[in-house]
Amino acid sequence: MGLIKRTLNKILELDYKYSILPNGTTLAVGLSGGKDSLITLWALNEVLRHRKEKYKLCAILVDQGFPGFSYNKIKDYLLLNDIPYIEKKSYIYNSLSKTESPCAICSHLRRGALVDGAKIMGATHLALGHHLDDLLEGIVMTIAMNGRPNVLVPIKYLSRRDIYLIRPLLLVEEEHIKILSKKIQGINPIETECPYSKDSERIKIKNWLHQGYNNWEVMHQHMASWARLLLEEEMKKQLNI
Ligand SMILES: Nc1ncnc2c1ncn2[C@@H]1O[C@H](COP(=O)(O)OP(=O)(O)OP(=O)(O)O)[C@@H](O)[C@H]1O
Repeated sequence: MGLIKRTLNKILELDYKYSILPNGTTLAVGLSGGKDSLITLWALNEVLRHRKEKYKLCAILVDQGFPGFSYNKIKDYLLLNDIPYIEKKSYIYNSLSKTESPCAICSHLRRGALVDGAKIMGATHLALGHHLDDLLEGIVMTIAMNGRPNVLVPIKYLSRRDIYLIRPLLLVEEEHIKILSKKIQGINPIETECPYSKDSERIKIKNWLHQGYNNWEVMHQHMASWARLLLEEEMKKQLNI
């Protein structure tokens, strides 16, 4: 089976198991301009355009104020593909130098801006571009830091804001997203140069895991099966079953 079909099937699997894309959904995709969120938007568009039910798809762009960053290329792509969007200016970057944990603060403020944008667009669901390797790295990192895993889930209801957070690519390998982002016409990711992300704990865990994957051929596959079990357990807790 080709990579495109395999990727779309993984989204359908999550929808079949956890109803991440119910009929009539207005979906807002958090679009950073990076490969993961661009492929999320593209893949959702592919899945939904084959369905008979009505769906609406839009994008939320959060300008975090990184020096030299511009969404212009992304806006051209959205206009060309007839996808409505909203740009939220949050200028998070300026406040980061005053804090000891810039990544945590950034992610918190960005999430708020994303949900605000999604609500303005009338979205019932906000999609993020997290993938299988984010799931693995998150599990290992939280075990290392806190002694217990924090597991990303494919769908979560945020009751305070009355919106569902979904992660359609959660079963898709990052390597496959990289290939798709080069293969699919019109997708031109922009790289965000965040000065804080270079020596983040996240990057250290990612590099360490990659050393392991290079040494042991089956390690990634075994870790992925284990992560899937944790994900299923987490979803059972969430659904009270
Ligand atoms: N500035 C932003 N504007 C809108 N959505 C964002 C922004 N930054 C991150 N997101 C959303 O949050 C997800 C996870 O953020 P993270 O910083 O981990 O991105 P990433 O793994 O580098 O993904 P990408 O390749 O899409 O940038 C992204 O995939 C995207 O859906």
